Amino acid sequence: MSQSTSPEWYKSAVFYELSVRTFADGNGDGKGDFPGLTSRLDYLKNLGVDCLWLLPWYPSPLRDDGYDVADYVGIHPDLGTLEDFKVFLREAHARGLRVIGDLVTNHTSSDHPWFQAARRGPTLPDGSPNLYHDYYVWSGTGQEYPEARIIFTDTETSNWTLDEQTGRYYWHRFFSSQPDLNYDNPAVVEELLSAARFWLDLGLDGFRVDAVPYLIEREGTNCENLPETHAILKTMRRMVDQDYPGRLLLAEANQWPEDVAEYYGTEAEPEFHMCFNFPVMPRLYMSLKKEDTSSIREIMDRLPAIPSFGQWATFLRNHDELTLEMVTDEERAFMYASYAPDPRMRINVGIRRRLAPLLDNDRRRIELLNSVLLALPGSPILYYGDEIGMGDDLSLGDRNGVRTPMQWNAGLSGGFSSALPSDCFFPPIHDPVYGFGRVNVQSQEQDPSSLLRWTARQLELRRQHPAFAHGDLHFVDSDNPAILAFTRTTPDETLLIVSNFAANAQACTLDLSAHQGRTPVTVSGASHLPPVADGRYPLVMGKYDYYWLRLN
Ligand SMILES: OC[C@H]1O[C@H](O[C@H]2O[C@H](CO)[C@@H](O)[C@H](O)[C@H]2O)[C@H](O)[C@@H](O)[C@@H]1O
Ligand SMILES: [Ca+2]
Repeated sequence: MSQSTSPEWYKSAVFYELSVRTFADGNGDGKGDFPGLTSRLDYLKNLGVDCLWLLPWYPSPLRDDGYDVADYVGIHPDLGTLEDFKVFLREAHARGLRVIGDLVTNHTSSDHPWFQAARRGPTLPDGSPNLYHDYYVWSGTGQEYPEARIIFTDTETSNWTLDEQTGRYYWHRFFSSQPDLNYDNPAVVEELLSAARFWLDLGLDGFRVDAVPYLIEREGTNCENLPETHAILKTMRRMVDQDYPGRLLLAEANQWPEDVAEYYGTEAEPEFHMCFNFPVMPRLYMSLKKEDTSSIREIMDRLPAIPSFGQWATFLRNHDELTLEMVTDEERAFMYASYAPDPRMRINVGIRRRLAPLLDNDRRRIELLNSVLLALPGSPILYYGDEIGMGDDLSLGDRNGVRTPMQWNAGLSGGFSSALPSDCFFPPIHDPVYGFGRVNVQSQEQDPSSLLRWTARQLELRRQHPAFAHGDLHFVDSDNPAILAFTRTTPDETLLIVSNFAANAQACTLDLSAHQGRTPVTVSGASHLPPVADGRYPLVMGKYDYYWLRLN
């Protein structure tokens, strides 16, 4: 099956994020692996996604679920062998699916041989310089860069930790088990580029690049988004453009619109092809509880123009907490009160819950947010299990509650593994509402009205109308803040998306004066609405209703 050959394939792709460790276990040891994932590729193909984003698969002590890398050019032994990876990639490509990995640039694990070597101090016993010491960021006092915030606020009290062996402090923006690499050292840049090359040479289609704002530290700044950081990332892009054209770099920069847009670079000096739209994500949830969508429009209007090669990555949930870094203090308090009533649901600056439980397992709200996700500008990224409405497990620590095994069927361990649930890497969810006995792929495949079948249909409709991927965005004025309306326009078609974020039926009048004389028809072609006569278009919508319309 052929893939899109356009170098800008990512602009029309739907992405699917998954963890190999929790997706499917091929050898029955209770841990997901590449052979297991390979055996489930037909499922992903049939769902209608185009590109898989795999969470870190590298050897790691797993103190941050693999974001603590101990070897950039290996496979964690639990997940299989390099040969298993190659087979997986070949089989994915054979089905027309692309695959991107996760490049953890900012830091390594403290178990990484580089850090272990660095701990021998700046000078080796024979008096020669220890080149690895300079791979990391050290201090004699641990007092530098006081303006840099702490990101993992629930665990860390400082970005410096004393290394007993050297008697010096090392810098870390995340867990103390994740020492930051020193990007002022050109050897470090070379190491990371060479690691990226290793996977790109095997045919990988690109990377989501982790935690990019924090590469460089400078006194007197908050050590985020510095020009020197951008310069390094542009070097990475130059390598990709020169040697791997058509591969993708996607930036994880959890920043305000003006700062995140900088990660695209410019037409002349490009940086990333895609960046996550972190700012819009919490506002989708906030709009539901407030029954007021103005914050969505405001934040989308605030996104700066991006270079022609650029595309946003939109998402509702991922493997981390629902981050509340890109909201005001007042909005954060509102979000916690609305979506995290139990203190166990809160972690760091966010909420550690999955999509379905966040939305009270309300099918209408789940459909509504997904329909907006698929219609907003950007390439949507679905998080594994959300397409069947999986739940979370608050008894698991850190963010692991949203990383439980994929629920394939009602059998032992939900079809994830032939091992007993107690022997699985994380226990499969088995509660009466979200457990695998009730929520699983097999039963939803057989049920035409399931969330899974709905999701596949929406992806198919999205594919049939390229304006969802490529159309210009124009918000349509609505006299009812609960109703969000916008158009997506290409030279060939105009789509009108109308969504009711309220828990009750709502009436509104849309300003469609730019579209007088046209007739809104549902994108499936099934129903015609009254034509747009004088431009003022009255509409009544049921609770959490959404319309995907084409203006004929
Ligand atoms: O590798 C360290 C972490 O990097 C990513 O973190 C991001 O997630 C944080 C919340 O969990 C977020 O606040 C921060 O802005 C991000 O950089 C990665 O997605 C994490 O899983 C990982 O722990
Ligand atoms: Ca296994």
